Amino acid sequence: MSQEPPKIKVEHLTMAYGSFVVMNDLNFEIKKGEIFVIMGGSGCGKSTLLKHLIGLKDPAKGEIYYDGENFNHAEPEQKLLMLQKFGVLYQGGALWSSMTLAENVALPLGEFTSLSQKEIRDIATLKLSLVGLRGFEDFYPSEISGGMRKRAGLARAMALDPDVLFFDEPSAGLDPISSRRLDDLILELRDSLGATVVVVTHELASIFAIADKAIFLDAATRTQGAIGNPHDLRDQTENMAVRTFLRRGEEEIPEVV
Ligand SMILES: Nc1ncnc2c1ncn2[C@@H]1O[C@H](COP(=O)(O)OP(=O)(O)OP(=O)(O)O)[C@@H](O)[C@H]1O
Repeated sequence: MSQEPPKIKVEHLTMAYGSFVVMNDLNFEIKKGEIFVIMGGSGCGKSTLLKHLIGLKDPAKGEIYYDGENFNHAEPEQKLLMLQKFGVLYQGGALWSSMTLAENVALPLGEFTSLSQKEIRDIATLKLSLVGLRGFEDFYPSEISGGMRKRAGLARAMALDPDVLFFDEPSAGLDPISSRRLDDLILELRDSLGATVVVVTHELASIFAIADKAIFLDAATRTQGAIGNPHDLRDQTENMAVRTFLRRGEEEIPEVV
């Protein structure tokens, strides 16, 4: 019986800026529909790994596969098709301030599809309603809260019905309640759309709330510390750096659900 390849497979990935090696020999797989968290302390290489996964940076060594296909060695046309299946939510939400929320969400649809203006507007309205922003289509980013801006950014990331959604520090700058709502939304969207989700974060509450699987990038050893479900890692891993990170530096298990 043929087995479906993992959605994402990373093999012997070494990441570097010139001669400065950020991480050596990363190896992991992400299954379709999984929420995968990239975690670790400040400066360990989380954003750099995200950049490799979305094609903004090439590996110094190693390979990245999507659905069994080599991403870095794909022909340009093939690579473009692969890139169109990604939805990315950058740290600041990165909305255009001079455009309404509907116009922001419509932007990738206008660029990459041949849909009519009416169809584009309908899809923008639908995507905004999926993130709880029905009725806010004609608002400008400056007229809504930080949490709402993140959700609008998410609606835009979902405009082209991506297979894989990437989030760079989604809770950065949000208060704990908005952050929790965003976590709930990420879980809901994964369940309803079946998308695979990759999240960069160092927020413990988010890690425990959303991750099926997490990788710890260890800045001290410059390679992956451990990989697995964060609850299991917190309780069972022998790796002290991972344990300390997930226990917030304390021997007692922190009160997070
Ligand atoms: N463009 C660059 N050129 C050279 N070095 C870089 C560049 N971008 C990042 N670095 C270095 O690579 C390392 C990893 O950076 P990266 O931003 O990936 O870490 P991070 O884990 O995402 O950090 P943070 O949690 O603080 O955002 C750091 O030492 C950083 O200084």
